[in-house]
Amino acid sequence: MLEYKNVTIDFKYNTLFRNISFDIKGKTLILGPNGSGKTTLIRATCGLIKYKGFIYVDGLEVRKVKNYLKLSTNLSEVYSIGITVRDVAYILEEIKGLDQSLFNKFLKEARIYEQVINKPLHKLSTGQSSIVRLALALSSNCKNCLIDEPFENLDPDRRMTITNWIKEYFTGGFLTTHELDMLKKFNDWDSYIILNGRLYGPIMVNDLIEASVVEGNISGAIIVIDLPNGKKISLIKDLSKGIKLSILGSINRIYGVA
Ligand SMILES: Nc1ncnc2c1ncn2[C@@H]1O[C@H](COP(=O)(O)OP(=O)(O)OP(=O)(O)O)[C@@H](O)[C@H]1O
Repeated sequence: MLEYKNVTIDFKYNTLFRNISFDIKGKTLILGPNGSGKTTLIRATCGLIKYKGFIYVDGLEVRKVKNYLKLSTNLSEVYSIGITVRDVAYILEEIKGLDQSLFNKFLKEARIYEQVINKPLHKLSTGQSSIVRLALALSSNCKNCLIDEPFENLDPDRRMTITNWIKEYFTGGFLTTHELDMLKKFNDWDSYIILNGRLYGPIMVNDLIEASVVEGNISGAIIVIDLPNGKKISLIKDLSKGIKLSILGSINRIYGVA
């Protein structure tokens, strides 16, 4: 369970989120264009960057806890130690109860075990690193998993493989993506759309799959989103109007609707 209360994240020259509040109760997709703040949200939840307001993981405020074991992520900075993948897995087994046999099964299923197991993470290819970090996060025996853009840099076959892992082993938390093609795979999850410093939702993924995007503030819309250009777009449950959201391919294209 993740709770965000009046969270503001400022950088030197800009404010990314201003006073946002939302909860993540079950399995949730966070859909956002490039640069919308998906990774920053995970960093803040892991206590890696400063924020104002409060972030609670299972009721514990992130700034007040150190080494909370029921949280895992695929962010590379968490695994930047210069030891081999095998050693990272052993350390996580000691401190978090990582399931070695599940982790090894993941790597073998992705057909990368031999290539990666004795190398440090920073020596792996982008795709290999992405698979290893996801496998570490999913086998770490955690209630709250924060997975950032897991489908990037993977061929279709491995995308299918990791989608099956996530469906089976992701116990709760959120997964970020900009890829709307993935919606149908997670149709029983909740979702938020993150755009322009705000989170819109929660919305059942099933409702997003059946939603169209139309310009303007439409009464009865599932959500109305403010675009950076000052215009508004609405997600409505009427596929005879506008553009079907799920065929946009990437949520980056939502900017082009209005
Ligand atoms: N330390 C920082 N200092 C200044 N700006 C930052 C910092 N970290 C992130 N940003 C800015 O915050 C915005 C959100 O970045 P973030 O990486 O969280 O987005 P994202 O949704 O994960 O994007 P992508 O999918 O491209 O990785 C970007 O404009 C980024 O340049």
